[in-house]
Amino acid sequence: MATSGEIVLDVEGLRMRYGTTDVLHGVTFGARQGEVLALLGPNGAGKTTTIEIMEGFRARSAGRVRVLGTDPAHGTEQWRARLGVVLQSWRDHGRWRVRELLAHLGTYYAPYSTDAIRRPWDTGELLEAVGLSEHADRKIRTLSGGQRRRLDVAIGLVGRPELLFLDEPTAGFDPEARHEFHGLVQRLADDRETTVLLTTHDLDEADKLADRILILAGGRIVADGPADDLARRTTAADEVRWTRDGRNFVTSTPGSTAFVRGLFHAYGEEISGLEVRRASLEDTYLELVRQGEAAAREAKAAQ
Ligand SMILES: Nc1ncnc2c1ncn2[C@@H]1O[C@H](COP(=O)(O)OP(=O)(O)OP(=O)(O)O)[C@@H](O)[C@H]1O
Repeated sequence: MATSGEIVLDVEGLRMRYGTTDVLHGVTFGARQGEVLALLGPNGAGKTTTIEIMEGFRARSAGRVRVLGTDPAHGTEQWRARLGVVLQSWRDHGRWRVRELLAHLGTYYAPYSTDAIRRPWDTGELLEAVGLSEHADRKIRTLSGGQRRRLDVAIGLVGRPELLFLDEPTAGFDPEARHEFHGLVQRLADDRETTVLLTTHDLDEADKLADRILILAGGRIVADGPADDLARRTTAADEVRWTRDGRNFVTSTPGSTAFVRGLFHAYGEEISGLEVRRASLEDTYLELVRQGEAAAREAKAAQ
């Protein structure tokens, strides 16, 4: 959607082995500045591993990885200051107050301020952006789970990152907090500068936020594209329901628009109660994961 063209993430043939277990077999994908990518995949697929390698927190077994033009295995402090990381949860500093902690962490980013990107993010504005203004003077250990998660997000943003990694950012959010968080990511994406890579198990969230969806299954990226394009790649069909002469009909078709046109052409005014249910991202996701895992099993058996 909002891209300026510069390649921010470049991953090719990434492999990761823990002991004797290969988790990533050859992961390849890229991202351009301003894109929002959602990395989906079943539990244990290797999403966190992939993100940790890109963050420079984990050494890879093989493959090429460039993040903001740098190999994360050799990232400098200056490089790290351009990244934002939201981990599973910030457990330390329970006695600190929210505002104090953000102001304190912000000081680490001040030396990396540039004319183009003023660092850190002003504490008051950041609290407002993540919806924590009214809790700014509370001690961290007194925050609810959802408020703590907002703080995690604020910590990831305090250095005004060019690339933001969000690992399951809305786990534990209530619907309102989730809605507000989605607005925040969309605002970040709208500025055309921040690239976002998030992992989630919430397919509606991925559909809503991401320009591109990546599905990791069987150790590989088995799908990479906008949600609508992925739906077209699978056999998942749309469901069309209608009523004619008092009888209910239902059919599955991959081309619902053409089908409905034909239906009206044939029966016109006789048709009522028309409903079209598009193949959902969930249908597509389940189908692609099944195919990806089956291919990995076959490859293993063939070895
Ligand atoms: N430090 C480690 N040592 C050994 N195995 C590990 C280690 N970290 C992760 N694994 C294994 O690697 C696989 C991928 O784990 P990872 O956490 O990357 O998956 P994930 O896709 O993020 O899963 P989830 O959706 O459950 O968070 C899992 O089978 C996990 O048990």
